[in-house]
Amino acid sequence: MSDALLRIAVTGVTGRMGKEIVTCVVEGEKQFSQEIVLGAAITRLNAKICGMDVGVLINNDTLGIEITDNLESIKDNFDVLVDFTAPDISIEYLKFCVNNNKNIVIGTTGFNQIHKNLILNASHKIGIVFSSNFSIGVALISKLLHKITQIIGSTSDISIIETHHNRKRDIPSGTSLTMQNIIVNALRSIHSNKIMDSNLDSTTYSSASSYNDILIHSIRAGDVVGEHTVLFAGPGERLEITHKASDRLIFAHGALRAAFWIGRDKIGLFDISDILEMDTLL
Ligand SMILES: NC(=O)c1ccc[n+]([C@@H]2O[C@H](COP(=O)([O-])OP(=O)(O)OC[C@H]3O[C@@H](n4cnc5c(N)ncnc54)[C@H](O)[C@@H]3O)[C@@H](O)[C@H]2O)c1
Ligand SMILES: O=C(O)C1=N[C@H](C(=O)O)CCC1
Repeated sequence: MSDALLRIAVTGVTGRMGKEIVTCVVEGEKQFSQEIVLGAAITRLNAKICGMDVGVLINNDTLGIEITDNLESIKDNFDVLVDFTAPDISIEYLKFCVNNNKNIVIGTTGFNQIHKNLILNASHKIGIVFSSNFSIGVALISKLLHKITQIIGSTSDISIIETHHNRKRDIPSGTSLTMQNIIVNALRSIHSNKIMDSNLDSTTYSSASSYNDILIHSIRAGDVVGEHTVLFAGPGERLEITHKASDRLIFAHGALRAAFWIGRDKIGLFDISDILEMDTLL
């Protein structure tokens, strides 16, 4: 990658995460100000805020970057797009990045399988870091979850409890769905030939290892940034693994690390654990 600073475009700049990411870049978090610069600030179509200097939006000095709803007008101003918005518009941003050969960091959650297939297909042409949770703590728990499930999963009742602020649109959280997927896949790796499945006849079964058996319980309350607990309740003891986020800055840091890691040139589909190179550590 050339030595030039990596220029990022941030979508959803009026949103909780969009503002957090812009602030993190602009207010010179030391670990980024030497590597990343804000190239563009994007908002929804026809928003009244279009034309405002993004510095004003975050109560900072003017930056000479006007908030826009027109990606075509700023496509030469950025290298990587960082998107925390909503599923349908994220897919539109993804299509723009494919058509203009731009890499993208996707933090949006609430995607359906069609969306996820579009993301996978796009990753054959551009670089995508797609993660339901950009915190280091959840990335670490996710790595441990697979191993813990392989060891005690088949003798435990497993539940996931997720708590978020009362403004969150999607339920359950993307993080909890990712955790559920890890657990089911780990259980299936244990009982690979004997998976309980409603489509199979009643003679083929073993320890439950279908999505129906890993319950997700969701709480929406107050201004909780994001909390996840995975409960393994076994005979005589239980394991509770919890992550509590108290500042959206952790997600912004993870997303910016991802933007710098994917850079201008990588192609493929990656998640936060690839950025943190956790496989080499665990
Ligand atoms: N991966 C992570 O680490 C992580 C962390 C926090 C939030 N999230 C996810 O990021 C997303 C945003 O979260 P938030 O709290 O910032 O939400 P928010 O509602 O505060 O912000 C959403 C932003 O998207 C914009 N938007 C929505 N619909 C749009 C459309 N049709 N066209 C253009 N812009 C549109 C809104 O204007 C707003 O700026 C959610 O899916 C959330 O689950 C992920
Ligand atoms: O605030 C949110 O919305 C969050 N959503 C992510 C999810 O859906 O898993 C996690 C971080 C906070």
